[in-house]
Amino acid sequence: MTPDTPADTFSFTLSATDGAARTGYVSTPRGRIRTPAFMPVGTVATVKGLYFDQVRAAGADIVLGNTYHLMLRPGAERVAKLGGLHTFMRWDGPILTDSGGFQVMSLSSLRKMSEQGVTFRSHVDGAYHEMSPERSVEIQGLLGADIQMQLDECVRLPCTDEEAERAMRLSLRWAERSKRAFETQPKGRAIFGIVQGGAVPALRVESARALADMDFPGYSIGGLAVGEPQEVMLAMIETVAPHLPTNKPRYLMGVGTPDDLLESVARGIDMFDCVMPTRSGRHALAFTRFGRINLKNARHAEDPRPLDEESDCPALRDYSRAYLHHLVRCEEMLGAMLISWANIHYYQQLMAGARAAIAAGRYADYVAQTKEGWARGDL
Ligand SMILES: CNc1nc2c(CC[C@H]3O[C@H](OC)[C@H](OC)[C@@H](OC)[C@@H]3OC)c3nc(N)[nH]c(=O)c3cc2[nH]1
Repeated sequence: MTPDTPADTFSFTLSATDGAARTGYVSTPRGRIRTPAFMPVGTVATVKGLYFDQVRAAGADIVLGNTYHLMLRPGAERVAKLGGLHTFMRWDGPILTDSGGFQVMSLSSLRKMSEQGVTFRSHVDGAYHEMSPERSVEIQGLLGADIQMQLDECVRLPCTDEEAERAMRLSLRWAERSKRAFETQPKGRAIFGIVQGGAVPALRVESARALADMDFPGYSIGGLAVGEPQEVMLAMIETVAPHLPTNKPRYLMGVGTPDDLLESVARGIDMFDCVMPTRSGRHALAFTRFGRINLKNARHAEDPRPLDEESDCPALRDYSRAYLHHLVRCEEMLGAMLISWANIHYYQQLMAGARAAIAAGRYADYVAQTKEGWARGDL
């Protein structure tokens, strides 16, 4: 957490730019978020396998909570009765929540979409739920999220232009309703509009301009990292960014690999979230300065070296690859915990390096040097 002048409002400060890359910070009543920022995903009120003091020590200023999962279990009203998500999970920094629409479309069964919203059956207990823009904002408010998302419809790619247009226009109508419902929430919280439009440039531009006219405090780029190739994702960022206000944060949802992050920062993205670091940690895949290391591989069985002896993260610096390989082979939970910890730290360190490089006007060199390190590996 950076030294904070406690802000009672939400704001974004741009400190430096290098080409289209930007560095700065988002101010919230619960602290500052240094950008570019990677936001660890805390799906059901936990960053899987880590204590929150490890998340903080790794350099994370903000974590995510998941509206869909938490509304089903333990329930938004119950979390509110227990003091809200910050108290519940003992994280006193900013929290961002998604609106739940994406999860409904990807996790629940028997769902019906309409202008009003989406009704669906819980994947937990089969109970019926109604998710409207108003209910989504109410839930995020009950959780106490500092940064909230409009309810939107995210279409999978590839999709027809008609499908992309229909979902983009519905999302714009839901943006208006979400923003209006948000007005009753305490000062200092923010709601982001979400740019949709599939892989159709004209639809993307129309969505971005319409949301910019609604004057949101921040903007998410949605509808990406849904199966499209990286070049399509990057092309859509290049299409959208020039139509978003430069003095508001831009959040690319669900992204991504270390390479995705560096390339998206270069195109003007400020905030990211992805399950990759922790999900990969549970599958024995470590992200390091030397590229990806799969600890399942027998070549590590007698390797006494840690993942990265120069790191200041104990998970990267203090445990031999042989030990991590052993834990993975024995399916010991400490294996998943240590590799998840290492990955969360690596992602934070990658963004810290990006912030410093942008401030020094040498972001292109930073990207080239980082990629060389990945390619060189650690033979
Ligand atoms: C992976 N590619 C990916 N994820 C997209 C998420 C979900 C982000 C969500 O992705 C997980 O939920 C499933 C995370 O939980 C596991 C959530 O963190 C709590 C995270 O919430 C911000 C999108 N959310 C909305 N509302 N709209 C989108 O267009 C969108 C696009 C995404 N692409």
